[in-house]
Amino acid sequence: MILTGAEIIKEVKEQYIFIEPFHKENVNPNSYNYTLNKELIKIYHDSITNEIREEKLSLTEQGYILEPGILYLGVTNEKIGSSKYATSLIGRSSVGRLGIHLQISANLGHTGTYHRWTLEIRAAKKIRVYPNMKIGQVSFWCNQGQIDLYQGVYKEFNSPHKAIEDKIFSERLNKNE
Ligand SMILES: O=c1ccn([C@H]2C[C@H](O)[C@@H](COP(=O)(O)OP(=O)(O)OP(=O)(O)O)O2)c(=O)[nH]1
Repeated sequence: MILTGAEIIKEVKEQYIFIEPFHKENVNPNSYNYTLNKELIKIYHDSITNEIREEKLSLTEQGYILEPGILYLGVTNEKIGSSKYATSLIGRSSVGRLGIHLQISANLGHTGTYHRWTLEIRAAKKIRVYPNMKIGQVSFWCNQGQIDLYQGVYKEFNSPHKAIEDKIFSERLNKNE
């Protein structure tokens, strides 16, 4: 079962879903719109040295033109996760129509993870993106069965509110509700 917008709001209030920062106007009938952070990593093939290179970019208000054939690693401004639901990170139809992919293949967020999401961005054609634009959406799904803790690379997360969030989050997780 997928959560409705009203249920997402309720579960954020109850602290079973964490979205930080959270703005009610970003809630959709079955999802929440996340925004693009200004930091991007451009991964490209350097044809002179024949090497794969990484370049750190910081988007300004003027935006930045994505080029086709290049992988950009972006990140959401929002820290998103849940101790109760599985999360799925998808694009928005309006952004998809502009030719922007936000995923290479994996859209699943495990229950028990809470972090800024990595976006694997590709452009089908040249397209300008802006920092803080509403670029995609996340939805939340009910689990069936025992929840085993995720042990992957996002296990350690960073947050200015880390101590408090850690506490609430692990309490919720331990209750396994
Ligand atoms: O586009 C994505 C897809 C997933 N995730 C995060 C959420 C998820 O909970 C975690 C792990 O996803 P997955 O199990 O697919 O990755 P893995 O390669 O199997 O393990 P890991 O990356 O944790 O080592 O990665 C993102 O940030 N962005």
